[in-house]
Amino acid sequence: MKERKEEYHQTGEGRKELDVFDEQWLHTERLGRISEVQKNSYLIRYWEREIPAKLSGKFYKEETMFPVIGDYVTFRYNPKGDSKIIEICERKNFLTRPDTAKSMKEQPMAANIDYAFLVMSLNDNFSVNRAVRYAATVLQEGVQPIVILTKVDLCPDVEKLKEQLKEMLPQIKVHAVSALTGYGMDKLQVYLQPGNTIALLGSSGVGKSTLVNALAGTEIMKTGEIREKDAKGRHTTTYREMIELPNNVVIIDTPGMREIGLCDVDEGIDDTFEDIAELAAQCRFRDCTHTNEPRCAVRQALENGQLSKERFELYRSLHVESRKSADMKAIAKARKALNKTRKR
Ligand SMILES: Nc1nc2c(ncn2[C@@H]2O[C@H](COP(=O)(O)OP(=O)(O)OP(=O)(O)O)[C@@H](O)[C@H]2O)c(=O)[nH]1
Ligand SMILES: [Zn+2]
Repeated sequence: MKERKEEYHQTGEGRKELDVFDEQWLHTERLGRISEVQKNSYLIRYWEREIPAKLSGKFYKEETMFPVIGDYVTFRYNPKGDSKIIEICERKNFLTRPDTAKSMKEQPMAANIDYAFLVMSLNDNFSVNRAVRYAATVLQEGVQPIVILTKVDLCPDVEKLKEQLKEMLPQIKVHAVSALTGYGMDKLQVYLQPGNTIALLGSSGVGKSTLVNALAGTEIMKTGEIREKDAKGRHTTTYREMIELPNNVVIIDTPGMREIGLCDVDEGIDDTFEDIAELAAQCRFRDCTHTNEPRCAVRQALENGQLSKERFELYRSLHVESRKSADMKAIAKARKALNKTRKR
């Protein structure tokens, strides 16, 4: 499959022609990007437009995956109503909902991400444990995590907290910023190359919208607002919003998250604690539990102080959690399959 990202971000001819109607449109496949998902309705971003679209019937017939925000899709344009989504292009990667342990199935939430900004505020949201969980979750999917600590202006102890993070996550970039004063914002420019897609992860209220507005230089996202209610009094929150900055950088805001359960993310945990995984590979026994086996490289590193006890304990407990949830998931899956065969 061709590199769809390159193709999509090219601003070639043939992309501006939607103003003059032509019968041919209905037969031409175009390449766009999903910018919003609402139940069965989608918005496709195409040459600075948002085109409403529905899925073609084959999505429902074959039990395939459905588009998520950030997906490149081919579609047939319909100027008089919903356009038709034909196919999802191969995903470079995708982030899944972090609460998959509870829902027991993997739910993609955003696709084709270059960087995941793990946003935590320095005043009340800072937690090393949370940062590690975020990092393992996104590394599992092959997405590069960048920790963004917001609201520097409210924290007298920035360097100390940054140091704590560095100790636990030595190979992950950490930036402390204040969208209010502008402190540290210039350091984020390296990630904002045209065509890049950045996913924001973080609890509600940590300052994601404020950050995006500061990066965009305009009030592009609403901040700190009370959610609107629809006619039936339900809260309508437009989740997973995709925003394009003036410099062609795409930002995907994922819904606020508090608890991050880890499920089946052992590779992500190993990527987060690369050095420990490397040490473990040097143990004499392949299935070393690093408790009492002879010639254990991990215990040796712990003893000579090369590896801190806290890091190892966290590494180990996260693996236990991840395996346990994965087992639960497998059991739930098996049960479901069994029920299905019984019904037949
Ligand atoms: N002091 C200070 N306050 C900030 C900063 N950034 C954001 N805030 C405030 O924090 C509150 C929440 O900011 P938002 O940007 O709405 O947070 P959010 O992460 O987008 O929240 P959700 O939309 O609920 O996910 C607002 O009142 C902001 O004014 C900062 O750098 N310094
Ligand atoms: Zn060992």
